[in-house]
Amino acid sequence: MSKVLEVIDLKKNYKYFNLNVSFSLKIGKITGFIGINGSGKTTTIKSILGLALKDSGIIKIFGKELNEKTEREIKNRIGVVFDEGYFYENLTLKEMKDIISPAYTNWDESIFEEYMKRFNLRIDQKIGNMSKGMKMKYSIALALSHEPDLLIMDEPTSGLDPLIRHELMEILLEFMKNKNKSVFFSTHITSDLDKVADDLILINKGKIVFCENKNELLDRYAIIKGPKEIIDSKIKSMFLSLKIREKSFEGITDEKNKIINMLSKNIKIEKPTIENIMLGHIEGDKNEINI
Ligand SMILES: Nc1ncnc2c1ncn2[C@@H]1O[C@H](COP(=O)(O)OP(=O)(O)OP(=O)(O)O)[C@@H](O)[C@H]1O
Repeated sequence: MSKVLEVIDLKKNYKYFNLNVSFSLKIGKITGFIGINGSGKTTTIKSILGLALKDSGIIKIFGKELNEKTEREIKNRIGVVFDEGYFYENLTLKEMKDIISPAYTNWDESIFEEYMKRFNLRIDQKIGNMSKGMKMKYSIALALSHEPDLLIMDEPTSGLDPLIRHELMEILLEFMKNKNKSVFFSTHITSDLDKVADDLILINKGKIVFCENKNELLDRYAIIKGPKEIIDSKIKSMFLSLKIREKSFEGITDEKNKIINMLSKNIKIEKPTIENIMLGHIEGDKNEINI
């Protein structure tokens, strides 16, 4: 089995939002789950974990559907980190850990203690007195202390300073040294994924836009700039989003090679970032922009 997670036709309807997604995650890979605010990342993750009741669809984790029989076995193999820690603010780190750890048959107290030392966290400190970064580190210590095979993180880096975000990326890479581990990491801060992600899934308005290897994706897309007069309707249709200025244009395309062949002269080709690609798809939804 090469898939750690399979999501098939997952549907979840809220009054003003409909989620309808299918995708899978490969074992041994870090998959970034990207999308702007409100695109459906948290709803997807909560549905996968059974924290939000899905309307329909099949979710297989480690090849099995989550139900009463499989729940303990599957949850023993998953570590979860949420943006908003689901902790009681008036408890100490030890008291909260004592509530969470019995849920895992393979909880390893020595791993937890190691992380507490590494992160400079005091076990007798109250959760409510910790900074956002400290809470995230505590969350990671809890998520990794039962040696999960799949780490699911929902916006773990939002609101954190670059140093702590860098530390988190290091921890992920360390975790991935074991080839059987996998990470599913949702974020709208795409720069965090530049270094660590193997695969990327873009969600927009509750639908998957792409699910692809990061390097292949970055290779296929390009930012193209040039003089306005060489743009015609055929070329226009090959851009995801296009900004047309008085004399020039700038656009992002996933048909780099075709455009280069058609417009060999006078154009400048630049490598896009993950953020450029994400915004290209989202702005593309809103037609071309004339500046
Ligand atoms: N319990 C709920 N009841 C009604 N609507 C909801 C509920 N939870 C989420 N939504 C709506 O579903 C949409 C998707 O929200 P979701 O939190 O999944 O997005 P997200 O991509 O995680 O966004 P963010 O990056 O801001 O966390 C939003 O429009 C939100 O208002």
